[in-house]
Amino acid sequence: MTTPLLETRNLTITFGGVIAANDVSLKIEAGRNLAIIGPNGAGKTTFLNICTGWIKPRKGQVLFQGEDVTALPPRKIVQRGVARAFQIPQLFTEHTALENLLIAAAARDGMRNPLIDLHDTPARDEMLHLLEMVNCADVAHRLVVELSEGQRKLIDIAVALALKPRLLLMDEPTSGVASSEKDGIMEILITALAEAKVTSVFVEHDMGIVQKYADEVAVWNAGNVQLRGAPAEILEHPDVIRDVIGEVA
Ligand SMILES: Nc1ncnc2c1ncn2[C@@H]1O[C@H](COP(=O)(O)OP(=O)(O)OP(=O)(O)O)[C@@H](O)[C@H]1O
Repeated sequence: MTTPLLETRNLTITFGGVIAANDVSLKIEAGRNLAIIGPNGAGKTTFLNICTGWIKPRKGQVLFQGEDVTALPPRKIVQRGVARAFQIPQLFTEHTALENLLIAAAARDGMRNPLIDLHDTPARDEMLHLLEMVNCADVAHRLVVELSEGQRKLIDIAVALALKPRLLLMDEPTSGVASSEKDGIMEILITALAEAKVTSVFVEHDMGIVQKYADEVAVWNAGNVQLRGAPAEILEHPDVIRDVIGEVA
């Protein structure tokens, strides 16, 4: 049997009286994009936060490629190959798109000299290629503050890819983007991840996006996985229609 890319065992955490993770055990296989859906407050973001080391569980384990990473700080988990993208892109808005990637590459390569010329580093071509992969080569030299939200989302993904992850965890990759742009952004994103051989887990509230881009769906409820399966099967499940999609079954 092959080792899962990511495995969690009995993850549990409470905030006051709220059980945000309630004995969560699941396995994520390489090469299968998993969407996480569920009602507000179900614990979806908490799950991503635990897997990336931002929150430590009261109980349970996170294994990445078979290694127990539960106790590691977030930066060590990134070094192992787990990257994260947030609902709001985490970029240096007064720098250009390319500089944002060069800064990520410098951090990845352990370059700590603040006087170094970022544009004169071996990673420059690689970073330009990443911008091409997310269809943003034409804005490489523009300040991030001048770009659209959709472009910022894509550059944020390129920054994550600069860290050479094997797994990318994303919180609502298309939130804040006009609905007419969502599909285009997901197409670019999923294609770039496939080219970079990165598996994704993404929290998503837009069921059209889930249907089209997820290989598998996990439904969160009250801090645990309630259901898991293929998008077509999960999105037609009466419990999902009632609790997540919000229509009367
Ligand atoms: N740091 C925290 N301190 C206190 N309570 C928290 C903290 N993080 C999460 N919670 C609570 O834990 C529960 C799960 O939150 P979480 O953000 O994981 O849910 P979610 O499924 O991602 O929700 P949404 O879809 O609204 O983003 C919520 O009741 C939330 O208020």
